[in-house]
Amino acid sequence: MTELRGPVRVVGTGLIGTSIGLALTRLGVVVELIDADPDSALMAERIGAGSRLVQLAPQLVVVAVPPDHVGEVIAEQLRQTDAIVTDAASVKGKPLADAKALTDKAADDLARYVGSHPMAGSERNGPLAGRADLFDGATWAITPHPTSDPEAVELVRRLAEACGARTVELSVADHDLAVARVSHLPQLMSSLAAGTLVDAPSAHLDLSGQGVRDVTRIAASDPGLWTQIVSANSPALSGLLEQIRDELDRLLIALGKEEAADEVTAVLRRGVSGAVRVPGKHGSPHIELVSVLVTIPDRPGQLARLFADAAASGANVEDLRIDHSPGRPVGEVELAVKPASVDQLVRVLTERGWSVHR
Ligand SMILES: NC(=O)C1=CN([C@@H]2O[C@H](COP(=O)(O)OP(=O)(O)OC[C@H]3O[C@@H](n4cnc5c(N)ncnc54)[C@H](O)[C@@H]3O)[C@@H](O)[C@H]2O)C=CC1
Ligand SMILES: O=C(O)C(=O)Cc1ccc(O)cc1
Repeated sequence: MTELRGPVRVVGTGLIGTSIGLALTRLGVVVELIDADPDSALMAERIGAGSRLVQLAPQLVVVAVPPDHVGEVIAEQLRQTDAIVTDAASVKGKPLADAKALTDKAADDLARYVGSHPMAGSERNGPLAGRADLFDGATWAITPHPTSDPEAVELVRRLAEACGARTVELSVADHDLAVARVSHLPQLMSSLAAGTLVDAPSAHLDLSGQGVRDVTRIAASDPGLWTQIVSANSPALSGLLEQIRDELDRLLIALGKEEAADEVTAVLRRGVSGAVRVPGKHGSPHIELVSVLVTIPDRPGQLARLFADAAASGANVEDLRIDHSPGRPVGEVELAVKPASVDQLVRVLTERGWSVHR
């Protein structure tokens, strides 16, 4: 059996590399930290993600640098070490092709390389955004190529599990199509929607509610990193963007005409059907939840009181959203619970003085 013993060398100590370092260090695995930017490696070391000086040769190298540089760093690490090498890049085809082009004894050396991709992150970057629990309960894709050594695949699986993730194995091409759908297209749609707000008068922005916050959250992501991700995955993304363009064209042609309502309804209905297919928390299949809306005074301690009262009803809060409307002395908390818990939750909260609606 292939055990993850370490040392693990992390190249690129930004958000992802530092989070991997923190997760492994908490298990006692020795982690070596390398970054092209000495301040980044120093910062990662200071927050406990590993050490910049490790004498022992690595068992595993994790390349967590931006996608444009992943292929060259993989090839370099295969050349410099006897270790198994993986990477965390958000796209898998281009790094593999780049590494192949730069590896001399291609088949031999590349057997020690297996791509992977933790499906967790944030719109922040750099070592200070790193967290030991970033991957807890997340999905981590493992993407062997045809000449990957099965032992290398197993070790990368151990890495993902050690970081608290559950693994899914798929081919490089399948992975890139999947992330185009569930990650790269949503990023572009979020950026496009947020872009229309740049010149909006502040009086318009004052009307913002949770919907626009939800849709624009990931628009805050690093443009430098995402330019590389989108460019590297352009073949898979192009097909999806064409599909959206065709639907927008149909919508634009219909708007203002009699058939507009049908076209709008069709777009919205398709959206409902797609949204329910997004898996729920902990990677479990989508579960039917009911929302209960509670008005909450904007004062310290109110959330704690609400949670205590919700717990007293016996309901498990499956999801939570807080809406602070600008300039209002109250906020609104949306508690999502299983249908069986709703009546009891509403009854207990109402009895305890909360203003509740469904
Ligand atoms: N940001 C996210 O939410 C996620 C990112 N990823 C992938 O993880 C990788 C890293 O992303 P982040 O940690 O967000 O980026 P980041 O910007 O936080 O960190 C990248 C680090 O790599 C270093 N670096 C750049 N070129 C280097 C080189 N040639 N050698 C050594 N170090 C180098 C930079 O100095 C920086 O410290 C990317 O490939 C990205 O696609 C994967 C999952 C989620
Ligand atoms: O912030 C979010 O919701 C994300 O989905 C983060 C993310 C960004 C890039 C990836 O390659 C994987 C995950």
